[in-house]
Amino acid sequence: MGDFHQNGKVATLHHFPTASAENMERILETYAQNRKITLILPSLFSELEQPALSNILDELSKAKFINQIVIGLDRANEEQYRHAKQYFARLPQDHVVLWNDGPRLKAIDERLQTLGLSPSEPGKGRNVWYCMGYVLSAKNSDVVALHDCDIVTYNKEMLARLVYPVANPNFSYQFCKGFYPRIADGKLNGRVTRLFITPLLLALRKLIGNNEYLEYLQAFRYPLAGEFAMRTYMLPDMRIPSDWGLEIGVLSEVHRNFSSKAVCQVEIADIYDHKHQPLSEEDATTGLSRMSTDIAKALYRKLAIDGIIFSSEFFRTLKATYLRMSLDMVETYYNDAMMNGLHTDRHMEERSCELFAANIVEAGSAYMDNPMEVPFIPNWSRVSAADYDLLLDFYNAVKQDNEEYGVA
Ligand SMILES: O=C(O)[C@H](O)COP(=O)(O)O
Repeated sequence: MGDFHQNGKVATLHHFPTASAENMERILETYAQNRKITLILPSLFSELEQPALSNILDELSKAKFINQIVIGLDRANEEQYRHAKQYFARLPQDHVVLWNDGPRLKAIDERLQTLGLSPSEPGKGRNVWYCMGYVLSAKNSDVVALHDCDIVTYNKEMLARLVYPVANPNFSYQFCKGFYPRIADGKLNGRVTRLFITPLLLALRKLIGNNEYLEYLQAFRYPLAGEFAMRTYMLPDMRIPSDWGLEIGVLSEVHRNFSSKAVCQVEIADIYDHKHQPLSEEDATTGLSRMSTDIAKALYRKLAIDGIIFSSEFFRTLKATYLRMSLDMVETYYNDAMMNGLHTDRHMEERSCELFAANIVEAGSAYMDNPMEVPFIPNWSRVSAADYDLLLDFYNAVKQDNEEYGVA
């Protein structure tokens, strides 16, 4: 909630206090009769034990504008899958739960491995990719939305605002990204967005100069938001990373395939909180440290496709430029927080910047050692070209799992 600023690159749809959630949901229900709306929920079994997901289901149960819900379940054994089927049974919408670790979907994955097309690494991107495949195989949706399962401040209005721009047949948007401030417990959160992505994009612009792709990424108020919606026909051409590069990967694919006129961002909440991961200074394979490296690699790969040539000198300069810019921002965020009765821990913020700066170089050398190692998954068009029956077999496997282990 705030200004009505536009950046001239990506249309920004704000949340003014005049908005009526009830009206919007009523209108959406009529749109959803012709443009069927599917929601994808990538979930870890452990999230079923948290109160956040329970509240999300309470809210979704009242969201009449959603036609179908596709839940991708990771890290669940048989007993846990059965439990998940019960857990999600209270959703009134048509829904399926993909048992990604079950024998049927593993067999599908092995078939993809034989073709050299399996998503290499486990992670959120892989889970989302399989859910996208299911949506394509089911052939019953026109709009697909996605959000995380750890949102503590969730309400159905967020989802309504996220899908509205692509569900409204009078709008020309094909893709919509959510934005909001991440604030909780008197603190500014969103550490990777504020302290890593924002200054990194500025530093890259400074070194590379005018670059249409970087300008596009900079236009997003929350480029790492896990909430986005798009027209379903876009899914077959999406080539996304299997790891934390997912959000940047999706924005990049949309940029490659569509005019920026088809893209918008929408303010979906006045406040947003979710599960926080540790910074993980000791272990680079997890937490925000891992997240920043995955994101940097995805960015480098996309810039290379855009014709940018990298060298170790480039990454060393980028590190220095980034560090200066991020430290300047630490102060700006502190001031912004203070004026709003909030707080930031300047010492921890500076330590985060130092860690992210080191990861910029780490990701750079990993990228140069093996540029093809960045885990982008082949798109579903390619899978269908390689194995025409796979999508249908995948669809049947999901259906069978849901029937066999479903609620009696
Ligand atoms: O959005 C982000 O920057 C990351 O997901 C980290 O978020 P957090 O600082 O709110 O945990």
